Amino acid sequence: MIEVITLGESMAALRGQGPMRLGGELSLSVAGAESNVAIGLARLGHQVSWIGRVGADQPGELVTRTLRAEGVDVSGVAVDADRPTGLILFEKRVADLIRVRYYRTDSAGSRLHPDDLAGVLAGGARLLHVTGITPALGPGPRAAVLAAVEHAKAQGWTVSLDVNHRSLLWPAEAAAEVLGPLARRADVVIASPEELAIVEPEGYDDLARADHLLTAGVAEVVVKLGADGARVHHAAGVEQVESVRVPVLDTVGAGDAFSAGYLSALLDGEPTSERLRRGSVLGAFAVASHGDWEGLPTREELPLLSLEPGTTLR
Ligand SMILES: Nc1ncnc2c1ncn2[C@@H]1O[C@H](COP(=O)(O)OP(=O)(O)OP(=O)(O)O)[C@@H](O)[C@H]1O
Ligand SMILES: O=C(O)C(=O)C[C@H](O)[C@H](O)CO
Repeated sequence: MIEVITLGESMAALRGQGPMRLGGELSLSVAGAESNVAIGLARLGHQVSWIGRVGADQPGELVTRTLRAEGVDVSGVAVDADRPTGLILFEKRVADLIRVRYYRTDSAGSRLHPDDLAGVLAGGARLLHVTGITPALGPGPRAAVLAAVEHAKAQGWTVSLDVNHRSLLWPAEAAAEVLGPLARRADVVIASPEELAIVEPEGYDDLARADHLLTAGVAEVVVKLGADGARVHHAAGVEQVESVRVPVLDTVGAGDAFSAGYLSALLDGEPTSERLRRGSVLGAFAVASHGDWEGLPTREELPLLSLEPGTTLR
């Protein structure tokens, strides 16, 4: 039985270890905020379905095959014969400064349509996870997200939204018009402080902005603070967790990893303190390993980061 449904665009991802204009080696993998969360949850043993469109091409097969191999249900993946799978380039300038370029305009993923959701939604779930990236991709993906959220609300599922503002896709003002109302339909809103100000511009600090969202019906407002940790604002007050100290290799994907950890603990019925803790453990795994999702832990591996640095397990 599927516990979590998520939807969005996943792309072929090329990663270099320096300025791309110099040439050199690139590694090929898969990236996409929602599929990163799906993989993170699947590794922790949750049943997750990812819905999206890929092209009838090798990058599309890479996306589907990777998700299937990670134990994510891909029965809702549609193949669009007329458009290519999108591409993302990650150019690492230094360890924690990465430049992103998208080649996704008019991609198969940007043609996602509400009709693509019917089969998977009909199977039921406990949680729907969406991000602010999908509505930026075009009218079809936007309508798909809104339809999925309304379906989830009508069924009484928990809805989580990671605001994930991508300024290469749309400016903050355009994002605010769509994501502000969307955030108010979510039970859990996950955002950086800057993204919180996009979905709730009124208020002089995070506390005031989070309070407005709680008053509007959101149950948990989670603020990610990078290496400074994360906070949750909810009816009982504010709780904070420190980040887990690790060597930083590649920061992209930390937010998705955090969301996967947070939502995993929520699905397990754990209190908010444990949701924050598991989120920060997954965020640390993400920054300490290459790639968006490759280094994320299985459930058995969750305690690994509490071992002494430099430990060899024999
Ligand atoms: N340098 C770090 N060391 C340890 N943990 C980190 C570090 N950076 C981030 N994290 C963990 O990951 C979580 C999410 O990171 P961050 O706030 O950078 O998300 P984000 O900006 O959404 O990331 P991205 O968009 O790159 O995926 C943090 O709350 C923290 O728990
Ligand atoms: O930026 C996007 O649209 C992505 O989904 C690609 C990456 O996987 C993402 O930036 C990490 O959250």
